[in-house]
Parts: sequence; structure tokens; C-alpha cells
Amino acid sequence: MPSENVNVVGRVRPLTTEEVDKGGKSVVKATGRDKIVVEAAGKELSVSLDGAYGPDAKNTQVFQEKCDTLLQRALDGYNVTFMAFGATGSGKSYLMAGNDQELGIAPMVIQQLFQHLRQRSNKEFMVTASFVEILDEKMTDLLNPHNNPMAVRQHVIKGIFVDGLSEMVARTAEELSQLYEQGRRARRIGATDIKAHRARAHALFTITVEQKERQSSKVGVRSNILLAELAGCEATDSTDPKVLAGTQGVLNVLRALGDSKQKGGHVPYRESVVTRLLQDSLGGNAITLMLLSVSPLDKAYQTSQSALQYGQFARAVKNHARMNVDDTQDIIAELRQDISKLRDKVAGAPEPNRDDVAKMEDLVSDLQLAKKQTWEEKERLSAQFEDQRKVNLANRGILEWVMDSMKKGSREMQEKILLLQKERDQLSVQYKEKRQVVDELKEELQRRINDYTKFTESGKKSESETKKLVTTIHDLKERVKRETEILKKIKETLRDVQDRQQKERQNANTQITAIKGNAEMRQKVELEERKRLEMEHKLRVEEEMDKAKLDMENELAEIQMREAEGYQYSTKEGAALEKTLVELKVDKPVVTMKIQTLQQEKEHLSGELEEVYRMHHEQLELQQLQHYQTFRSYREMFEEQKAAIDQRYRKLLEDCIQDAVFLSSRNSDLTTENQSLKQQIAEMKDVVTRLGGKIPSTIDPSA
Ligand SMILES: Nc1ncnc2c1ncn2[C@@H]1O[C@H](COP(=O)(O)OP(=O)(O)OP(=O)(O)O)[C@@H](O)[C@H]1O
Repeated sequence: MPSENVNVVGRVRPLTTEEVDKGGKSVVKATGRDKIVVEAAGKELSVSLDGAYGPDAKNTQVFQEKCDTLLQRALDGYNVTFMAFGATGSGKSYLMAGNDQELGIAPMVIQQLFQHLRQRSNKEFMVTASFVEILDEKMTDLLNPHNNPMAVRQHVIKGIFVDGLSEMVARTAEELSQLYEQGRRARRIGATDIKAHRARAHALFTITVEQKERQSSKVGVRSNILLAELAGCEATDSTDPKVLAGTQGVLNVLRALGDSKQKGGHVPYRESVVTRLLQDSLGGNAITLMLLSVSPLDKAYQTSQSALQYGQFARAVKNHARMNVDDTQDIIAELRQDISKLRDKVAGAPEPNRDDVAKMEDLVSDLQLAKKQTWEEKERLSAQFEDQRKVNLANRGILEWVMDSMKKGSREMQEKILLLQKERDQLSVQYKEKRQVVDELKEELQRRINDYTKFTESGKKSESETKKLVTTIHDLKERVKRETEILKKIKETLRDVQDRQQKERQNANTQITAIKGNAEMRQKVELEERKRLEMEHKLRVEEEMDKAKLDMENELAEIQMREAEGYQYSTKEGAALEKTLVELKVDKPVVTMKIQTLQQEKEHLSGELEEVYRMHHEQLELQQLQHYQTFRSYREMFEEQKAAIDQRYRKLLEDCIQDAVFLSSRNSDLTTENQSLKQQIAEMKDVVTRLGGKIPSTIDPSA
């Protein structure tokens, strides 16, 4: 098998604004087409790679020049790895995942992959994806963050893989990029210590592409496209063996494979989870491109030099990629044969050999897994994961986002809601500011009214002073009125925005209902919606109270003013006011009662809902248990029947063999008998001939 070295492409990022602000200088540059030069501490280190890109290069250029051809090879059935490598903060995520400004290599691979597949119209294809994160030797299923055990295993068809990791089917580029984005999101949200995460976590997104020709018996091809974002390659001061294995594992493998001083020795793949999973990418069955990110910062020059050194080791690593033909059916047949041979051996032995039994168990589990490699089975499993994963992602607190991203076209709706929220926030700020202005004006008005009251009570009678005071109060009143009008308008617009937002939310909820698959999911969505509604109602009540207070304060100011101006209420007005007061006094406990009743009803309803959900949940669990038990008893029955049939078959076989043995010995007896009879007849014929053809009346038995 021809070997091919790992290709290494260097990418020097620009200094970030923060680095520039802190006085950081750039000491790394890309020169020519393939050189990276570090000039620091009075020395110059120049490293040749398979490509070099400076701060002005775009991700698209790296993709077009270095990645697209590899993608083509993946479509021919070769495993391909794109591996982002470099120190923490050197630009790995920017290059691999991209951001709002630039698409990364991974999204470009995803888009381009489907474009290439669509061009191969004579082929049928199946694309699946899995996403695993490894932090301090612990694996997390990013597409379906469950707590079930996972382990690295090797399989005849799948190669080295993670047993227990969800594999999701993606039919379009959009579906695949959604899986990638959701995984990245789960990664960020799942991180408890962001700093440790950035430095020590590896993320491996694997796209498996299987292709076969339409209506043809020709075997198909299969390839794994691995997009790996590795942990920072800088030295760690931790002494924890798990941290060390995770951060140093890849470096140790690179050194063992690429450092001329260590080459040919033991390669420590098994020392860490990530290196086991990268075994094909580094020195195995894959074509690998290392995307080496380098920070230009003067302070980081040593880390940059060290990263470049590992890049050099990587370039010396030899891989042996071969076309992966789909031989699943042959492998299944071989496995069946091996199992049957071993079964006979175990059954025939007086005492079962433990090694044989263990080997048989392994073969059986390999066979089971091999049988799961059909497209139908993959579709079935993926659909099964889909439900689990909604719940698992929801448990990670990213339900709304996942719901959003799962609904086609809902992004627009969410954007509308967000825009309305933005408008609402701005209006709230305006309202608060205006409210403050009105409050201040009112305080001022109050002060002026008090002054005026004092002035009139003092008995001084200066017309000009009175006029001045009254004019100021009048102007202030006008201003309060104007500002209050504006305040009211803002309030109305705010309410209008709230109503529009509410409508959009209801629309979005109708869509969500359509995809709320299972009971647990529905419960979660409903709980979130209930909480949101409660918050909204609370806000509305507060706003209403605020408004009532404002109106009341305005009325009070009016009354005070009239009072200061010496206004006298007529008896009729007084009586009307007293009447209103009595009515209000009666109304107040009624309203309070109503609110309390509503509150109680709400609590009751919410309790009922919880109860209904609990009951449903219990019923569901009970049903599941019953199904499980039925399934178990069927399985036991099946096993028993199978054992009985096996026994009968063996017995029959033994009987047949005994019969065969008996018949064959009987046959040889008869043959011997037959021969002796023939002999006797021949002898008798001789006697007859000797007697001249006459048969004597008696035959002497001794003749
Ligand atoms: N080519 C580029 N152009 C502009 N800014 C970049 C570029 N590459 C990286 N950056 C910026 O440099 C900073 C570090 O980049 P990034 O987060 O991608 O590094 P990283 O190696 O993935 O870091 P970590 O390991 O901490 O996740 C970010 O602010 C990023 O936006």
C-alpha cells in the first residue's frame, strides 16, 4: 500500500484588538507559499510546511487551495482528516468553525460535500454524523448528551470507533450543518470551566459517507471525514494523569511518529482516548491535513515555535490510506461462519474453553454491530436517537434554541421575535427616561404649588408675585401634560409591540407543537411557556399599577392645585365624590378577592397539570415496562424454543449418524454375504457343469 505523508498547512492569525491595545507586537509571518518565520529573542526560526497563510488570508482561500481536493478523495472512498492544531487562542476555532464574519473549514466541507454528492447523480448515498468531545479522558456525546457509558472499540467494518456514541443521519447540507452547530452549542453550554475547556478539550466531528451505484450490484465505497479541533498544544503544569494524557497524548504520538530521534519505536496510541480515536489519522488508514494555527503575538513566541516544531513532526508522519470498499455482507458471512465453527468446537468439547467462549461473545457482538451497518438500520437508529436527543439537549438548557433550529423556517420567526424584543427594550428605556422627567417635573410642580399655598396663606397680596407664581405653575402643568402625553404614547407603542410579540410567539408555539414528539418534551415546552406567561402577566400587572399610580398622581396634583387656588367643591360635587369613594371601597375587596381567586385557580390548574403529566408519565413507564416484560418473555420463549429445536436437531443428527453407521455396517455385511452367495452360486454352477448339466436329486453338501 503506498504511503502518503501528513500535510501541514500553517495559518498565522492577525493580532487581536485586545493584544494591540495592550501593546502586543507581531513576531510571526508567512513568507513565500510555504514558510512561517518567527523572529524573536534575537533569533529567527524559519519552518517549511506544505502551505503557509498570513493574517490577510481568508478561510475560503485555505479551503479552496488545500481542502477541496481532499474532499474529492473522500468521495472516492478514502478516509480524510482535517485536524485543527495549535496553542490555545491561536485561531483554531476561527479557522475550523468560523464565526459571523467568516465561514470556517467545517461548514465549507459540509456545504461542498453535498454539492459534490448531488453531482454524482448515478450514485445513492447515505451521510451520517457523530460528534464527541473528550475532556480529561471523559467522552461526551455532543449530538445527544446522555449519561450512558461509552468506550473506544475496534470493529471489522467501522474501524476504531466510540461504542455508545449516537450516529445521526443527515439528508441535506442544512441538516448536517445543524448537527454541527448544535454540537458546538452543546459544547459551549456544557462547559463548566470555560478556560479549562478551551485549553484541554478535543472535539471530533465525524461525517461518514457511504455510496453505491443506483440499480447496480457493484459494491459501494465508504469514507470517514473527520473534522478534529484539538486541545491547545502548549505545555501544561497539571500533574493529574488524566489531564496529562489528554493534553500530551497527541504530542507524544506526533513525537513517536515524526521525530527522527524517536522514530521506529513504540507509538503510544493507547495512552489516551483522543490518540486511540486519531490512530487512523496519524499513521493509519487516512489522508490527513493538519491546519496549524499560529499566534503572531511576541509574548507567545515560544509556544508558537513549539507548535511549529510539532507541525514538522506531523509532516514526517506516514499514512497508508486505502479505498474503503463496502464489504459488509462478506464480513457478515465470514463472522457467521466463524461463530458457527466456534460453536461446534465449544459444543463438542467435554468442557468449554473460556477463551473460546469469550472469543465467541466478541464475534457475536461484532456480528450484531455489523448487522446495524445497513442503511435501513442506520435510519431506524437515527430516528430513535432523535427523540432521546431532544430530551437530553433540553436537559442541558438549550431547549428553545434546539427547537428553533429543528424547525425549518422558524429562524425568521425567532428573528422577528428578537427584533420586537429589541424594540421593546428600547421603548422600555425611553419610557423609564420619560417617566423620570415627568416625576421630576411633578416634584417641581408640587414644590411650586406648596410655595403658592404658603404665599396665599401668608396673606401677602402682591399681584405681580401671584401672577408669576401662577404662570410658573401653569407652565409647569402644561409641560407635565405634554410629557405625560408623550409618556402615554410610548406606553401605547410598547403595548402594541408586546401584542405583536405575543402573536409571533403564539405562531412559533403552534409550530413547536407540531414537533413536540414525546410526553417529556411536551411537558418541558409547556412548563417553559407557562413560566414565560407568568412573567409576562406579572409585568403587565406591574405596568398597569404604574399607570394607575401615574393617573392618580396627576389627579392629586390637579386637586391640590385647585385647593391652593381656593376652589370650593359644591355640595353636589362633594356628594358625587363621596359616592365614588364608597363604590371604590366596595370595589377594592371585590377586585382583591377576584385576584386571589384567580391566583388559587392558577395554582390549582398548575397542580392538576403536574398531576396529569405525572400520571401520563407513570402510565408511559408502566407501558414501557409491560412492553419490556412482554418482550422479555417472548425472548425467553424464543430462547427456550431455540434450545429445544437445537436439542432435537442434535438428537436427530445423532440418530441419523447412528442410523448411517448402522446402515453402512449392515451394508458391508450384506455386501460380504452377497459375495459369499455369489461364490456359492458359481461353485454350484461348476458342479452342475461337471455333472454334465444334470442336477442330482441330492447334493452332497461336502462336494
Ligand atoms: N484569521 C483571523 N482573523 C481575525 N481574527 C482571528 C483570526 N483567527 C483568530 N482570530 C481571533 O483570535 C482570537 C483567538 O482565536 P480562536 O478563538 O479561534 O482561537 P483558538 O485557538 O480556537 O482558541 P481556543 O483554543 O481558546 O478555543 C479570537 O478572538 C478570534 O476571533
